[in-house]
Amino acid sequence: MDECSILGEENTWIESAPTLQKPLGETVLTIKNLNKYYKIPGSDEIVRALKDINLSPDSPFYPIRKGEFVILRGPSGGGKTTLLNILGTIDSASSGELKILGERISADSADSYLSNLRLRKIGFVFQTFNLLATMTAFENVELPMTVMGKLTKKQRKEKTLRLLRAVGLQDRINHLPSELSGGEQQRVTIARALANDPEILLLDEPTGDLDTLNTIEIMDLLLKINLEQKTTCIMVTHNPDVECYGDRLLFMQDGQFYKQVINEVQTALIYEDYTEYLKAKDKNKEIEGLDNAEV
Ligand SMILES: Nc1ncnc2c1ncn2[C@@H]1O[C@H](COP(=O)(O)OP(=O)(O)OP(=O)(O)O)[C@@H](O)[C@H]1O
Repeated sequence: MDECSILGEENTWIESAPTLQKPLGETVLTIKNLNKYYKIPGSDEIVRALKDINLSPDSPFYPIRKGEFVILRGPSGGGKTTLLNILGTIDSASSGELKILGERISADSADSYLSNLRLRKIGFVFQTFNLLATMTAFENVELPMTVMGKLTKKQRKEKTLRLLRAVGLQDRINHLPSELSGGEQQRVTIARALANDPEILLLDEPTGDLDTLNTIEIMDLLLKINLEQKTTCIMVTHNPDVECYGDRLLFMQDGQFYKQVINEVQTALIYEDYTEYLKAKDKNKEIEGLDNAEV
């Protein structure tokens, strides 16, 4: 058996499925029969974006536990972002049950309750960095702490500097987003997402706009956070090459999970090896192109 176990198309367990070598904590996320419908304005059309999704003890797709790094994969339109937004409580499900860190979320949960849960427990990182353009890196990272209102100015300053150091930006604290590279902006976003010590980090294509080196650096940073702080990470990506960073890969299509892969051990990419691999892949594509042209 190789490093991964695959839950096949028929949704049955493979008996010899390996277990994770990494110890995980308590359950942080359970989903039961979750559905999401979008009504298209001005027409009778309804899009069913999520179809009876489960991450529950009685499903092959089991709940997410503290410290787990879950990667959501699958074709465009499969429902990944819809699911991530519902998990982050920035969108609500049409029906079904969602339990985050022991708190039950339903369509009628009050906005104030949800925004409080988001601020205290959940960090977001998106592909587009969503930094406030007129604020420096320092001010962007400090903002969630100011909103939370728990720390003194001095404590906020110390924590902001610690976070910026942790993401390697100690020399860029007074830079505006426009004065930072894409990779640096994404580091600021990650530092900001960590400001209130979230238990869950939700990441939507965090490396989508980055080059190879920055992709690896951001993924290494996320792995470090996941391993050292036991922050649960749930990440959407279209890049199959970063699958090795996850503990579990959940594949979605047509609004459902259809495959689950367990990585026994998380692995980081090595820049030199990865660029060699990409070069070889490009060369193979060129050769295939020539072969096809000759036929
Ligand atoms: N606001 C919306 N109104 C109507 N339909 C929507 C809306 N948002 C998403 N959808 C539809 O829901 C389905 C799932 O979309 P979603 O964005 O979740 O997929 P995805 O897997 O994240 O795709 P991608 O990989 O391209 O980002 C798609 O058919 C999409 O067209």
